[in-house]
Amino acid sequence: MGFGKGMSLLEDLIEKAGGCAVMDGGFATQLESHGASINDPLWSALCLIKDPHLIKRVHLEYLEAGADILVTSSYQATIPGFLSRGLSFEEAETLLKKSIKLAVEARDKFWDGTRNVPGNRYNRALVAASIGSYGAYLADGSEYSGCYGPDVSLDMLKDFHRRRLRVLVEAGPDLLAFETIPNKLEAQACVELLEEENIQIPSWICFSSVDGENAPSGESFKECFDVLNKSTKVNAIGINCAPPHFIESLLCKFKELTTKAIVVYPNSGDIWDGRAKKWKPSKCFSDDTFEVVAPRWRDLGAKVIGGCCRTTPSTIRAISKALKETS
Ligand SMILES: C[S+](C)CC[C@H](N)C(=O)O
Ligand SMILES: N[C@@H](CCS)C(=O)O
Ligand SMILES: [Zn+2]
Repeated sequence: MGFGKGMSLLEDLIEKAGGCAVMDGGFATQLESHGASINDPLWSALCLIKDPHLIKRVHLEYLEAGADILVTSSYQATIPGFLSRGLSFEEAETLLKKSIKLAVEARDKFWDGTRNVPGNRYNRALVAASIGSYGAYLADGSEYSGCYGPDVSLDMLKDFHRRRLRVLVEAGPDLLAFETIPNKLEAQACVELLEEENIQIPSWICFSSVDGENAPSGESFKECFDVLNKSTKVNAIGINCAPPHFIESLLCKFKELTTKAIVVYPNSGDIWDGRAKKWKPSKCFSDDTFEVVAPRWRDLGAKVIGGCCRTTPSTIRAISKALKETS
């Protein structure tokens, strides 16, 4: 399967789940469906300040829908982002830790209530700390363009990610989930950081894609994967927040480019307009379509399947049901 050392937690979960674990779905999407207002540079991380109870509620909804892995609310939670809102360094770090705490509390509460229920088909979920790309922090749509400009260097990206990574790891998640990485430089920064910080928990690095073939920067995945494949600190590679109709061919491509486990969690197919800060309807998959494609993705080699933006607990319920029925 291509997992490295220290992966038994994720490996065991995948095995218990019948060969393919189910992730949660769009986190910010579900916060918004409960009335959270996230049209803000902090995006969903604003809820860490304003609506932490909603964060826990959304985690519980995804667990109930069948998610084996929860991704935390830290996608756009960054120390500079919080500082720019007038919070102190300590307050910013406390909010990062809170994102892990809320997910762990939801997982433990749900597991305590279900583990002894006869016939339940739930697994004890794992908590993956979300680490959004630098582009997410910029809040200008650049996680879908990969254009960080000439002034952004490898060292600068490592500095951007370093402290947050440390704080999140100290808070005790089961996994690290780097999300919507749009170019080779940032992938390299993430890998070098995992090595330099000697991170001991499993991690995955997921790229976005806007053309269905390459990273958003236009760099080929072959180029991007070179550095990832060489590191034992990267346990899985994948695609997130790309349209679902790209997944089948990207999975086949990824299988040729890596022996690491593959994670896929596409968005619904809607397209993010970074200027207007709105989703534009496009070629969307319904939950029924996810139900059909999830077993295909598993059969093509995906080890973790879930949803990203604009997918909901009903999408995850459909994926979970389809995978269970066909395993
Ligand atoms: C995954 S995108 C929709 C997140 C929001 C974006 N980084 C922004 O702040 O505009
Ligand atoms: N984990 C984040 C990813 C955004 S692309 C979310 O689901 O909101
Ligand atoms: Zn997304």
